[in-house]
Amino acid sequence: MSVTAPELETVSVDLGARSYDILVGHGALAELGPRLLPMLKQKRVFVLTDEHVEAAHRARVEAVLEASGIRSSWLALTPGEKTKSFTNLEAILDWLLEGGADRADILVALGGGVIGDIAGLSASLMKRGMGFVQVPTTLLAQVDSSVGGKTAVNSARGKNLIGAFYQPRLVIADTELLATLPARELRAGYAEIVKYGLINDPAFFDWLEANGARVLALKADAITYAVAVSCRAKAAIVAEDETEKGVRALLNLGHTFGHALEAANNYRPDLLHGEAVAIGMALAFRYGAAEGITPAEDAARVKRMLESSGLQAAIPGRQGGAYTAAELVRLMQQDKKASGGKVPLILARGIGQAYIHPDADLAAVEKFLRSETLEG
Ligand SMILES: NC(=O)c1ccc[n+]([C@@H]2O[C@H](COP(=O)([O-])OP(=O)(O)OC[C@H]3O[C@@H](n4cnc5c(N)ncnc54)[C@H](O)[C@@H]3O)[C@@H](O)[C@H]2O)c1
Ligand SMILES: O=C(O)C(=O)C[C@@H](O)[C@H](O)[C@H](O)COP(=O)(O)O
Ligand SMILES: [Zn+2]
Repeated sequence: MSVTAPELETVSVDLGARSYDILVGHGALAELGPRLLPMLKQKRVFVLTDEHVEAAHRARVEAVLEASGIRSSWLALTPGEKTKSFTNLEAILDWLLEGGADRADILVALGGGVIGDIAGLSASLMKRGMGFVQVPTTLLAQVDSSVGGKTAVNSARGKNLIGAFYQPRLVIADTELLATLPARELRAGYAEIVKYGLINDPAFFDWLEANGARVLALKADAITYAVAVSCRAKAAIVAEDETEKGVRALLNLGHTFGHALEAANNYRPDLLHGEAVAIGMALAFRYGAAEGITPAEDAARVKRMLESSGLQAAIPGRQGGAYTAAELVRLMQQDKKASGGKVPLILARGIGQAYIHPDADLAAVEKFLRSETLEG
């Protein structure tokens, strides 16, 4: 790994007093210590991670911090979606209190979206708010979860139901850290990259059709470009609508279906968030086609893109029995966008033309899902 940060892209998230930079590129981690120093009253940080990331990257991160004279206290959680729980939230807060953390301290989230989401929520609650910095180590976290300040834990009743909007002070997306990421996790993150093309950037979708394999192979130019374009797309939407009163809901494309699948699967590791989102996006396009909103050829193109990247585009089987349309629709009604009995759905008039449909026809959705779950 390089010691100094070479060619880095900087993406700004413009939120007034809560604005921050996202540094993207190979070797960005070298900037962590120098960027933290002006934020700190005491030269120490708390680092939350998981056991896989600790094994792969703790030594390097500690060295980077020590080079700037910053001491670090570490907590490594069990990897996986089930870690985003109320129980772990309490354990993190206890660890911070035990370590004497105060509001001027910084909690560094070193890991994927699971660690970033629970770290952010912990930081928001700790003495009503301590500093928070994201060092995303999965592709999904670099292109999506580390940006925009959505923090959460899950409930058996639904995904991310307990959370807060709480922005990080800095994001360091070092694409070199992705070298140790399993291929399946890379593909899951790629689904959220495809999402930006589908929302409002058809040229990016075209680019992904031509260059997706190079992104997944972590070719330096392709991965840096894909992460930077994704962060810029997300930053623009978040700057316009930080707390999802309107346009931010577009970032939820594929998620109303996807989150229902994750919850119905009890957050088991055989269906990752990005995998569920890929299926959810394919469903949103096919449902749109069934309703005469989305051109059928665009729905077919989305399916091709996902499948050629090694992602699934149809509802899979499930341990203990197939998903049913009725249970998925029941879970969709728990979606945080739902209100007053109306469930908004993100649909598309074509690739790059997503829009917010304010009130899904749940009977039509259930009928559609019955055909997708092979219930007839
Ligand atoms: N807040 C948001 O805006 C937002 C956006 C998208 C997703 N999310 C959330 O993010 C979560 C999914 O995040 P994820 O896909 O990053 O999953 P994850 O955090 O579970 O990480 C995936 C796996 O990769 C391992 N890992 C992480 N970095 C590694 C590395 N560099 N080398 C080797 N192994 C590594 C982890 O230990 C874990 O096993 C979900 O809970 C989802 O709801 C949040
Ligand atoms: O940042 C957003 O806004 C998103 O919707 C990004 C999603 O990829 C992400 O999975 C998010 O956590 C979903 O938000 P939720 O509010 O539906 O839980
Ligand atoms: Zn997501």
